Amino acid sequence: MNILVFGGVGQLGQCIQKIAEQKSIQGFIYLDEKQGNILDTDLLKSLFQEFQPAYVINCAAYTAVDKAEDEVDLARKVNKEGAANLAKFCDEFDATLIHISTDFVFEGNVPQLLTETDEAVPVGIYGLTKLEGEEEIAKLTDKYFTLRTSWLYSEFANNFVKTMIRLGKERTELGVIVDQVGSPTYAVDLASVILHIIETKSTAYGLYHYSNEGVTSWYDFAVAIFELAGLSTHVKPLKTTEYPTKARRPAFSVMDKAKIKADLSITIPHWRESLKQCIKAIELL
Ligand SMILES: NC(=O)C1=CN([C@@H]2O[C@H](COP(=O)(O)OP(=O)(O)OC[C@H]3O[C@@H](n4cnc5c(N)ncnc54)[C@H](OP(=O)(O)O)[C@@H]3O)[C@@H](O)[C@H]2O)C=CC1
Ligand SMILES: Cc1cn([C@H]2C[C@H](O)[C@@H](COP(=O)(O)OP(=O)(O)O[C@H]3O[C@@H](C)C(=O)[C@@H](O)[C@H]3O)O2)c(=O)[nH]c1=O
Repeated sequence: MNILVFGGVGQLGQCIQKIAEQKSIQGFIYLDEKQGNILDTDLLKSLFQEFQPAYVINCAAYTAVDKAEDEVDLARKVNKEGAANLAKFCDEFDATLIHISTDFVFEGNVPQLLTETDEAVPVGIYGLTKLEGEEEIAKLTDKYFTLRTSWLYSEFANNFVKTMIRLGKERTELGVIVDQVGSPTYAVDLASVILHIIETKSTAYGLYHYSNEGVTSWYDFAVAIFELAGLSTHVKPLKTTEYPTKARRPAFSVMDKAKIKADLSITIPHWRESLKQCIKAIELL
């Protein structure tokens, strides 16, 4: 059984590789942007023809939240058209598509748990183009899992945890936003869920919310990172208005995970436990 992983060298792609190796699951083909550009339909066709994949995992995305505000066309191409290209080929070649989306599809102006049936109203270009990608997939193929996740971090690539550890070693004080609340997600845990879908041959297709358990602010998350990493950096709580960014971000984007827990029979680790695992893995690098 072949499993094509697009965006295979990004953060989540590397986490999938880690878990697949740990579990000795064969058949994964990890494609970087050159080997598997999701905008190149000729290339995609030849990959589908050659590998006849049972599963396609789409970890490829335009993820630069602020830059997306200036690069709307590119963000839309990758996040919408790229997702649509994969969905079309999955449908044609009868492959199951596992796609990743984001909490940033929500406006997040009400402190209320977000379910899969809640209306998505993105506040920035990144979230908007990711929502467009989700919609294309739902239109173009039946055998898909779209997993919306939030605040991904890991020992791989660039993410908030690694940024905090780097800045924490350079500075004695850091200002971090306290009025944006969500659920951090260890990308290795998300990778385990993706592999669980494949291993159990689940046919519970559809849209799902997945993050680690628990709720926090970026500020409290940063404090926990420094504590666990043994750094004495002082963290100053900032309001969103005190840390201006090009893109707006949701103030509250905590997702309800009841559907994924029930349909896939999984238990989800708390973010603090997973953060400990990640910090240990970073220390071993
Ligand atoms: N990071 C986060 O906090 C969150 C991420 N997500 C979603 O999770 C998924 C995985 O994210 P993550 O692993 O963190 O992201 P990364 O940015 O680490 O990885 C994305 C990968 O996609 C590649 N890529 C970009 N354009 C193309 C293209 N046209 N064809 C093929 N590959 C391409 C990038 O290559 P290159 O770097 O060379 O451009 C990069 O390797 C994404 O769908 C993202 O939207 C959801 C919630 C939170
Ligand atoms: C580096 C830094 C960030 N921040 C704030 C800015 C922002 O509101 C928050 C997180 O910043 P980052 O730029 O690391 O993360 P950001 O790119 O906003 O993260 C998002 O990425 C996309 C891809 C997603 O899908 C989302 O789920 C989410 O994880 O922390 C500070 O307050 N102080 C700092 O020193």
